[in-house]
Amino acid sequence: MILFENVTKTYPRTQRPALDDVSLEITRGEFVFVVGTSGSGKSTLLQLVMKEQDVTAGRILVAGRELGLLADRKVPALRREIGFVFQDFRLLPNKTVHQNVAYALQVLGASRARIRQTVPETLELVGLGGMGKRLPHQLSGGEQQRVAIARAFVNRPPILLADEPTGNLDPDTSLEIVKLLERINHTGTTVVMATHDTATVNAMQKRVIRLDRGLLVADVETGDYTTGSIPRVVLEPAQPDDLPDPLQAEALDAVEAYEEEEGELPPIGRDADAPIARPERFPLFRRRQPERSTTH
Ligand SMILES: Nc1ncnc2c1ncn2[C@@H]1O[C@H](COP(=O)(O)OP(=O)(O)OP(=O)(O)O)[C@@H](O)[C@H]1O
Repeated sequence: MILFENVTKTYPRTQRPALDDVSLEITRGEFVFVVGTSGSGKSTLLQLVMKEQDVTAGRILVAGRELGLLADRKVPALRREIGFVFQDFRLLPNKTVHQNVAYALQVLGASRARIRQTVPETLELVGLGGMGKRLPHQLSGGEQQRVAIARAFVNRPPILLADEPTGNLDPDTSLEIVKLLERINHTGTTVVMATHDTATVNAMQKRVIRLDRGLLVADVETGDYTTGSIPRVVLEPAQPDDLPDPLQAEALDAVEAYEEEEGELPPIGRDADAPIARPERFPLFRRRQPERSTTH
């Protein structure tokens, strides 16, 4: 669902990369914490998935699209597959809860009937049933974040990214919000949450990817914030027969996207001596099963 291959991101006029040779794979339906101190590269990682930033080196696949080959006009379609939740909620202050959530569907051209049905259902799901008429300032911080999550999830995106969604909330409310993200994850949506909220991460015992000054320093299947002695995710070439179905679908989508941009892939064997137009695109890589880590 999300694949980073040796991704480096260096912002203009900076010395050190914000992300440094990061490789990782997040498969469909996973719930993943991305942790690390301030400035470790968490937001950069999420922004790259949204294609709000472009890589300096390496490549990224998201929902079958290779982002480096994605034309600008296709970026909105990518973003429709991704819900995003921010630390500071970013609700429209003079719109009701219902209107804030409905807006996300209106911009996608949803019918009024669909909006009338889906918005209350989603508000119910996030625990705000009956609060549709309130304005954001009439809600607590936790409730406002629930509205933001409803807005991000109302069109049922396959991926939900959350950047420090509990950063403005007290510990109990934070846990409730993460439990809500877990509930959304159980509907099949892949959830990636960047945070430095140690207590919440420890309480959930999910997969934890830890960044330190742009380097991926740990990736554990279930663990605490500080768990992990695994130095770096290692990607190894996947055999075609070995690929799970979603990855095969991603590979096919990637070929389709490539062909739309660049024209048909040359048949095997033809122009064997010609320069390869698209080196290193295949094979796809997959995450090697990490060894169990030790807790320190
Ligand atoms: N637009 C930008 N231009 C230049 N440097 C940037 C930009 N955005 C981030 N950086 C730098 O990249 C590094 C990683 O920043 P990033 O925001 O990804 O970290 P973070 O882990 O999300 O931090 P925080 O928890 O404080 O949000 C930092 O050194 C930061 O100063």
